[in-house]
Amino acid sequence: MSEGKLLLVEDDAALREALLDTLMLAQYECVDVESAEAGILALKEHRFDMVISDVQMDGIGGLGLLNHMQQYHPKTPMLLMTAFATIDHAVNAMKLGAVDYLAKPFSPEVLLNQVSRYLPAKTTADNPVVADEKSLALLALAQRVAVSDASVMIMGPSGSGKEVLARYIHQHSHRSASPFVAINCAAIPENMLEATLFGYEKGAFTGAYQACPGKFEQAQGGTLLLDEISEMEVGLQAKLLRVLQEREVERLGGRKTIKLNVRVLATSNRDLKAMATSGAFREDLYYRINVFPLTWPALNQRPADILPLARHMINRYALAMNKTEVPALAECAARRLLTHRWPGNVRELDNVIQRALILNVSNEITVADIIIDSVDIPLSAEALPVEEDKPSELDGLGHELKAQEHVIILETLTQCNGSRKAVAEKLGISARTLRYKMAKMRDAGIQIPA
Ligand SMILES: Nc1ncnc2c1ncn2[C@@H]1O[C@H](COP(=O)(O)OP(=O)(O)OP(=O)(O)O)[C@@H](O)[C@H]1O
Repeated sequence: MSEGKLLLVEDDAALREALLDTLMLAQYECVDVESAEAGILALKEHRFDMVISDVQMDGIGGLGLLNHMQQYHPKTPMLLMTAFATIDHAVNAMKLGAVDYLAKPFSPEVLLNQVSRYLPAKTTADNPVVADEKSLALLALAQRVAVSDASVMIMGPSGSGKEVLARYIHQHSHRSASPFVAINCAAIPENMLEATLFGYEKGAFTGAYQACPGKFEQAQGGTLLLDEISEMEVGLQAKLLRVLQEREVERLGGRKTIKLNVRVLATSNRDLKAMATSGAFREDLYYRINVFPLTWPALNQRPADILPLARHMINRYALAMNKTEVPALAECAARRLLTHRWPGNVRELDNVIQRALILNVSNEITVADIIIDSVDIPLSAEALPVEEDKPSELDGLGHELKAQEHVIILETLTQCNGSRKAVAEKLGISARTLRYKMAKMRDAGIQIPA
């Protein structure tokens, strides 16, 4: 995070704190105040990229603040929060220049999705961008684990962000000023891994022309990430266990023991517990490193992360490609991203966005710029198997439209904070039809928010 960029104005202290937690976990830096008047003072002291404000407050309230913004900061987007009953006011406020409104109560992901439209999360290097409730909960847990000195095992499918989470834990630990050293156990030839981890003295083996400290020593005082630890051969696992137990290391060919003060994190995209049970991974080492397990779900299990991540990447790569303007993400492109299954998780999304920016020549990324090359069935096409589709039940929708239908239902559910009644009304279908469609979606494995 860099400077203060977001001003939060809310008079309800408990809600303000909850919103602040959500925004800060998503890497936004915020200043929070309890009234519109205090907001005006804060605007004099800091430069903000966005203001989020409640409408109903004592004093001049959110609309008074909007008025002030229009006069003195007309380019700064302002998002209003209002009780459902007073939405009419908010809609009028939008005519006065507010960019959007949120009807209370709203879920954290709805807030983050709105904010990311106007203010992509500013992250230092590799800080995780999150908006889905599952990811927010994981990050909150990671923050709490970070301050302990426990060994952490990070699991999750390939490309889900395990290394990003490991760096996050390091950055939030008391070791953050010391080194973070990562070693990919799968990428280093087996016969070199031991020397790379523990270091060696001159002449320890052919080619050891000079002494070299190992990764453990390099991480002294800080954190060592053993990436893809499942790929380490069993003999070396025993040596690693000894180092972790004794908290000291001996370089290959050396006689001196070096005391270690290193926190160890490990990642795996395989089921390490099953490997430990079958003997492919040492059980004692498994329990040593698995003091605190954290798991990233696959990207398709946390769909609310997709668009904020995409917008963050668009921002990042547009800057890196020296584009004069950061293109917006068109609705059709957003839908395409939401209907893909993402077998390659965040890494695949990252590639798709890079490609889109290379292709894009306008100020908007459209579905034509979204080239997905993984052999994959789109989420919603699979969700509605052709043989089960009875024309009468499908309202005559064509294939492409059918694929969109689930996205629309999911989006509307989020907008209506899960109220089935409101969704049916908004979509102009009966509650019974909505129930039927949602049952079909559930059968097809689509998670429907409660
Ligand atoms: N939440 C996130 N926010 C921003 N970028 C992310 C996030 N998660 C992943 N990435 C990006 O996606 C890519 C893959 O992430 P990372 O290398 O951490 O995944 P991984 O699970 O460790 O992958 P592997 O299992 O293949 O080692 C990286 O470019 C990373 O910066």
